[in-house]
Amino acid sequence: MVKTYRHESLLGFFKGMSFPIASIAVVNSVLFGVYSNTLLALTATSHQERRAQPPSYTHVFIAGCTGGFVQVYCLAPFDLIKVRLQNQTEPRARPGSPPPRYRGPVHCAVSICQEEGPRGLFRGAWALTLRDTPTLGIYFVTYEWLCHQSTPGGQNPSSATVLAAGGFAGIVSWAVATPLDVIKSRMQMAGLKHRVYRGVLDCMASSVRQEGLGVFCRGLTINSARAFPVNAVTFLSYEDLLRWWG
Ligand SMILES: CN(C)C(=N)NCCC[C@H](N)C(=O)O
Repeated sequence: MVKTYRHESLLGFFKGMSFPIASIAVVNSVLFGVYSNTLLALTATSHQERRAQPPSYTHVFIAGCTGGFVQVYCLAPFDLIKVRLQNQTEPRARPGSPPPRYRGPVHCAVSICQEEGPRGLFRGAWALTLRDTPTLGIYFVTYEWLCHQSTPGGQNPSSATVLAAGGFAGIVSWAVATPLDVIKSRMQMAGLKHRVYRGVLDCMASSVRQEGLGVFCRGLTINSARAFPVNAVTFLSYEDLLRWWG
């Protein structure tokens, strides 16, 4: 944090923020929409009926994995642009200094298409699929299990329970996701740095060879610290919106 602040000022912390904001609503509605509808297809119970007739954890896991798998294809281009912009660490342009490689998210998307072809926008999508498919199954199972443990049978969980269960589900899922998150980000940067990996396994092997097993924990603390508030609010919004409109 200190280095980022010294090198890039407060603005450095907001690098690559506009695209995630634009994409988060779409990505989350695809994720939660596919999850809910898959659960509806598997259990034939609506969201309202689910507290009285809770779905099995196997059904929750399958629905979560399906949501995770489908949302990857909305998330991949936005995530790639975010990673590329966040890794651009030149200080803000000063008069006379060379312009940064990417001038913003749109310029970044256009440059990737020109330099790497439209498929370049999906660089790292396979690693993202491996990261998100099982992880989102675990995410929803953790959330449902924690709500179930802290709520008397048949009742809706309180807002405090939803916030705590959502926050812990976020931490657990990011703890599971972080090793593949590291690999995914390296593969997304590969096109830029002309460092070519032959695939996910090659990227894993060469990262471990150069930096040891600790490489898989890079960013774990910051991912977990961020995960609690983000996912607490995400689940509270999901539950409340379905209660009002469902
Ligand atoms: C570990 N992963 C990938 C997840 N839990 N993903 C789902 C929630 C993502 C949420 N917007 C967040 O950024 O935490």
